[in-house]
Amino acid sequence: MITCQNITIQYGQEKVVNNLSFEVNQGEMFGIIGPNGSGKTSLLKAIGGGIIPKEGEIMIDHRDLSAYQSKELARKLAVLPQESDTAFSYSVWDVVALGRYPHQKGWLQGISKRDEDMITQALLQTDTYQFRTKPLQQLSGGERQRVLLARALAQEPDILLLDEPTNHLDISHQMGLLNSLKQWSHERKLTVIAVLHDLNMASLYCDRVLLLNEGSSVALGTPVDVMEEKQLEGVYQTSLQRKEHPAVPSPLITFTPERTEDFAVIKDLKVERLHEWIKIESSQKWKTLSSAVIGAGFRWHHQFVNRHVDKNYSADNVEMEYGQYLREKGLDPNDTLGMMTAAFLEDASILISKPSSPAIYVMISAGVSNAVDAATAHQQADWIPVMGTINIWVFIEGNLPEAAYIQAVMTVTEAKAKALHDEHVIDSVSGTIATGTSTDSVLIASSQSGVRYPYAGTITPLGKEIARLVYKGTRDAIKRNKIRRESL
Ligand SMILES: Nc1ncnc2c1ncn2[C@@H]1O[C@H](COP(=O)(O)OP(=O)(O)OP(=O)(O)O)[C@@H](O)[C@H]1O
Repeated sequence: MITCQNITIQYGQEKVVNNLSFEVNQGEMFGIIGPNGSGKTSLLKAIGGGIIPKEGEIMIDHRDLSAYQSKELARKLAVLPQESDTAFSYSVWDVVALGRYPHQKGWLQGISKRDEDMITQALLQTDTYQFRTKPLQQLSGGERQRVLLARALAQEPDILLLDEPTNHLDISHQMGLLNSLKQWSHERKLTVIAVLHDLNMASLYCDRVLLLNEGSSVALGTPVDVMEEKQLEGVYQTSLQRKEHPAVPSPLITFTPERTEDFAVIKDLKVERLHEWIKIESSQKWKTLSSAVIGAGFRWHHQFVNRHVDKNYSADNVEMEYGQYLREKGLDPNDTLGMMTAAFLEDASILISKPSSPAIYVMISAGVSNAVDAATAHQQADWIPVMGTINIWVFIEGNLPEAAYIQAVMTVTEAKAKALHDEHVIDSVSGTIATGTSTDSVLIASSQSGVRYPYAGTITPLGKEIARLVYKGTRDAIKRNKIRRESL
């Protein structure tokens, strides 16, 4: 365990670390983050015994750092500094062998079998074994960084101090290094203290992080607690957003560049309405949330396709087939949002909001042959996908937080269910009024500019207009669909 108590570090008269106290537990992965010049390296050097604090105490396993002999300290603790003197022309093997010095009784003794094994293991763990006969000078910056890490590992320390260890490393070696450190901290109880500039790497890999600013502690805790949006903005003096990582429960920090391009606007939407598709194109991208076949989830898009397919359409891999279709039409599937329906697109509704309301553009296609009542659906047999779909697209000129997107989806769903109720659309299995169809899809698209709409529930200005348009548009599309079906 490492204990830092009331540490103050000074260069001449300048205090660069001010009265810091914290503990790092055995087997912990501990990150030090903060802007340039905030004292991270100075603190790490002090923990490694490289500089002596002006005030305070640093203890390793309850023993004052100054009480350790240098060789004894080197068996306990290894350091990977920010920049190393790599001018010497030793081979990679010899550089890593230097890490065994603290374990040797004297220079004359030479290296033992165990030393050799540890050197080989360290080279393999850092993916540098293939360079072992090369002079260090002939390696790239990232390769050299990995060799110096191998040297630190060959020391077999209990504590590893790393100053920006991912500097110079490509993304695969960054992940490889941090995955290994995490594994060693779990399995071998290796204690890792790392200065990290990449907030997302710190968030993903550190058990706890210390946020420094001008030599003082701003926050200390788990990444979830420390990576608070306003706190980071205050310390780093930059605009950022905190999101959640899609696969693991860690915060993800994103930065927004100043925009130089224009924002999307409704009057710029170009609509092509054919039997085969309704295609909407915009010169600028919209931020979308959808359940589309192509481009689902939160994305950005400027091409939107609602494709008509035969009611007996089937494909082994619908996404692949749809992607192929788009490519044949000259559209890039990575850049296009694609839905499909068996409904006749000639019957679709396209509506625009009133001038005094929030600016909204709506497209609705409605086929109801596969109508389902959500309240009685549990009585039905397993789902057999049939193309009788209601697809609803809502474009909004405005700036919406994610919560408002979800409220917009709720408002759309409620307005659609009410439209089906008022059109007496029946679930053919239960004989009750349907609330939707089994393959309905929705798109909410926002320009993310102009008026901010924090909410889109049914009683907000935005929600009221979405609900009015979706209710009317769904009823009109169902009516036209009904007339067509009766005439067939
Ligand atoms: N040897 C030194 N002599 C005098 N001042 C120093 C010395 N080393 C660092 N400093 C000063 O101490 C302050 C803290 O430096 P330190 O390197 O600890 O910051 P850091 O947070 O690691 O910065 P960076 O993110 O830029 O690496 C800075 O203002 C720096 O100029």
